[in-house]
Amino acid sequence: MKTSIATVSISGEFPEKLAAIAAAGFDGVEIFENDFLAFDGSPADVGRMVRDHGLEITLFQPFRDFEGMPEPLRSRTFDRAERKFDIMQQLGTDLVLVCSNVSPASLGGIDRATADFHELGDRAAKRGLRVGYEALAWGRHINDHRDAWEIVRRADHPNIGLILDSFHTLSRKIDVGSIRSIPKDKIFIVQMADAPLIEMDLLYWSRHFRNMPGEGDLPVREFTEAIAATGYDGYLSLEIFNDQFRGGSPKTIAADGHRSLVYLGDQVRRNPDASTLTVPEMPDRADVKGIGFVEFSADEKDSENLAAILKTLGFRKTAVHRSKKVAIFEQGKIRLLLNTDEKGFANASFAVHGTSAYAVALIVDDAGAAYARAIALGAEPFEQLVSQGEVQIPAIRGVGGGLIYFLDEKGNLGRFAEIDFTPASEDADIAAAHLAHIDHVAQTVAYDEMLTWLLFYTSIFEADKTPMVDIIDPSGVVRSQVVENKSGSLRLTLNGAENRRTLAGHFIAERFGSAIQHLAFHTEDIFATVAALRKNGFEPLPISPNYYGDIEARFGLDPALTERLKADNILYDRDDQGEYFQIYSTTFGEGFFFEIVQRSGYRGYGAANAIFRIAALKKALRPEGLPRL
Ligand SMILES: O=C(O)c1ccc(O)c(O)c1
Ligand SMILES: [Mg+2]
Repeated sequence: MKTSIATVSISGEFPEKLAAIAAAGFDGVEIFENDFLAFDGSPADVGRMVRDHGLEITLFQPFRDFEGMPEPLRSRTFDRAERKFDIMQQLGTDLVLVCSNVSPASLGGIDRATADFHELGDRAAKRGLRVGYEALAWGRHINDHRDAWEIVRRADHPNIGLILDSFHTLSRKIDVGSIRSIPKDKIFIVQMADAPLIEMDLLYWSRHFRNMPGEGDLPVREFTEAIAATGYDGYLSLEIFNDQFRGGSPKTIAADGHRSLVYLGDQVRRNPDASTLTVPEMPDRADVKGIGFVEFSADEKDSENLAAILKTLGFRKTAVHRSKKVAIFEQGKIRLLLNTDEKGFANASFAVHGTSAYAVALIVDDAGAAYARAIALGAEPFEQLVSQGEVQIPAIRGVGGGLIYFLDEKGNLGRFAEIDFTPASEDADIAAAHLAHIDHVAQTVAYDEMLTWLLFYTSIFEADKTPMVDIIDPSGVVRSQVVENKSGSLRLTLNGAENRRTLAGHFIAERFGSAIQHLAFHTEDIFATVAALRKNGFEPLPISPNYYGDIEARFGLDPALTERLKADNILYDRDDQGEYFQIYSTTFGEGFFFEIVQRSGYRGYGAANAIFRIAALKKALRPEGLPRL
């Protein structure tokens, strides 16, 4: 398997696109005619630029409205084709994509189309060129790859082949089993795209909402398995029409694209039925068993304030680092690290972002294997500064510039806290608040980065994404999607902010980038927790009293329970599996906060309560309201 991407998938000017595509590790590039027409250089210049980047031109496209034309249009389409052939020879590519005719002037009839392709094949053969036929999902007569294949089969010409495009096949829910019997030599190239499931016109869906394999909801893996079952082992070429990507960062979109194909190849490789695809081996997706620690970077003053809040939450300082200014606060299985060191990445992160939860350690079966997989998928490695005898924890840079550490229970990694830290036993007077483990880590990201984060997490970790949920903030909508594993030992919520007047948008604008905005701790007994928090002087987020009348009516709650919830500012939700209780802290800094939850079977995250707690959090952050920018 080789990787390619169409120039239309990336934003920027032509040279910028090529540089990003090459840097991301692709082998080839599809030249979209409009990108080429908008560029000043000659076709030969373009060909040279592509090859100078170490890339191959996989094809030139699209050639439209070719087959089935009545005369005199028919003669004209052949003249047009000859002109394109001239350009292809100067570019240095031998393959052109002909997409099925959408013209009202075109005539149907499989024999007519077959004859047209046979003649085109003869003309292409004279120049040593090849023609691939693709069925557009909205083609006038041909809109199904099975019909396109029938025409190619009947044309029976070595220079005429089929081009399959996952979007056109999957958007029409065409059985991918029909691909398996196509001879691999007749598949000239395979184009790949995913898309979110949205009910809309096929053409509009295709031109605006395609995304990278794994970012959407189409069964792209099954499609690729069918391709691999033919024995095809050529290019998988991304062709992504997406409004957001057109305005995005060329580097990020290209890197996401390459990651999506490597991940797709890895999934298909694991199916013995489809193992003809040659793809690099890598360890399995890492199964996350829990959160090893969350590390904050802070200066002395913020660190004191944060430590004071942690104490009200029932955390005790249990250890200090031997050589760095780092302290561990613990409760149950939760470990929070406070880093105020003046050197190293934590300090650099503090200088840019201020106090923040900038690193997360994930406990996996084999940290080395998880790290190797992340690197194979294009993650950036990170090495922390360590002194002699201290533990080097394998780490990568997260999408937003934070860090992800990999811990396992083997050897020194399992004992890093004993090796690098000395015990401290302060805070004996603090009442333990029954917080057992981290329920979820909530990251706030810019909306247009969400797909990048989702692909990053789901490709590296054994986890899946849930459908997108709209969270209503009084000043706008925040889109929320969760990455979680089956057991619930990994739960990451991603909140994508579109404007900076929402609580989430304000947070990332003020701290200059995406980050963890809140941590949710799990308790088995919310009322016992509340009692301990009260003893410790915890300040809960005040919830509007009006909320409680509504939930009492909505869920048919016992009024005595409603009174209890109201007295303690506890939010409530329920699904068909169980109940959910939530308490929030007020905000720290520019909108960071803590949450405590009790979930019994419940699978969600209290989305229905979000509007109430966001309004309350915003009031706590700035009683006068966030500035209108
Ligand atoms: O939207 C289009 O017209 C179009 C053109 C060429 C393709 O390969 C394709 O998949 C779609
Ligand atoms: Mg296509």
